[in-house]
Amino acid sequence: MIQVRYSTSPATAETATTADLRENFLVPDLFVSGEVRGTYTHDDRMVIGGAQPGADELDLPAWTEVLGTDHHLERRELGVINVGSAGHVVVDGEKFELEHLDGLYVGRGSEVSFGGAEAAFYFVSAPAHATYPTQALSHSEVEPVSLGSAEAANERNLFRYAWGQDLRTSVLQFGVTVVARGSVWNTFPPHLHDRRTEVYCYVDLAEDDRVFHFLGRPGATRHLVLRNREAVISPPWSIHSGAGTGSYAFIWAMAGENNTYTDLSPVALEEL
Ligand SMILES: O=C(O)C(=O)C[C@H](O)C(=O)CO
Repeated sequence: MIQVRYSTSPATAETATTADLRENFLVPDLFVSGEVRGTYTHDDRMVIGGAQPGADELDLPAWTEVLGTDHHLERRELGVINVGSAGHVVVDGEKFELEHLDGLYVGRGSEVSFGGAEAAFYFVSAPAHATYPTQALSHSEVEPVSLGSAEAANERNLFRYAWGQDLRTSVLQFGVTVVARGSVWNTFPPHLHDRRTEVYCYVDLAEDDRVFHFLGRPGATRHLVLRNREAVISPPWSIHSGAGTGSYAFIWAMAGENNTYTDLSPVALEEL
């Protein structure tokens, strides 16, 4: 099952009702046992998906009616992160075992399937102009970048899996940020990157916790309330930042004009 989201203008967000905001930017219900679900956004043509295999192995769907190709990765590359318990991803017959928060980059042209009774795979694909090697990304082997401070309630570790450096990709960047216990804020102070779309998927929240996710142009922010394993689309004109009511992590993924992680503009707090 795949849904389609069209691009939105900044003015849309400024005047939208809560229901409109949720319809345009929120990606809920990605994880259903025995299914692969996806949302295609016209913003940089990213596909945001969830695969929860349950008892059977599941193939990454072609979704030909939306992507217009016979195979999902015919003209795309893929980033996968396991947000559930241990599972595996098979790429062109090769099996990769993924623990919780382990990732996998899959290059253009490959066939992919997902397995693991308790696993839940979050994935993002984006158009690719070249084919780069598939690579497993073990969470425990990625050196995190420490950001923020306990005093500012924004202490967190940024695990960069694909960020335009060692691992080569066409346009896709992705990783995991884990917010420290006692801190609530992510990506604060915020920033913009006019040449890329970003998608966040909040994970590891308790059932009754929520994240207040901020979006919009700096001087006209709005918010969405997200629960565990829900994703949110951040168009190039929007800040993307959140505050949680309990501990959480989130998967961030970007695609666009380049894959230069530092091609971003910080937003001063007085601009909000
Ligand atoms: O906590 C953070 O700060 C992030 O995770 C930042 C994201 O990587 C991001 O927004 C990149 O544009």
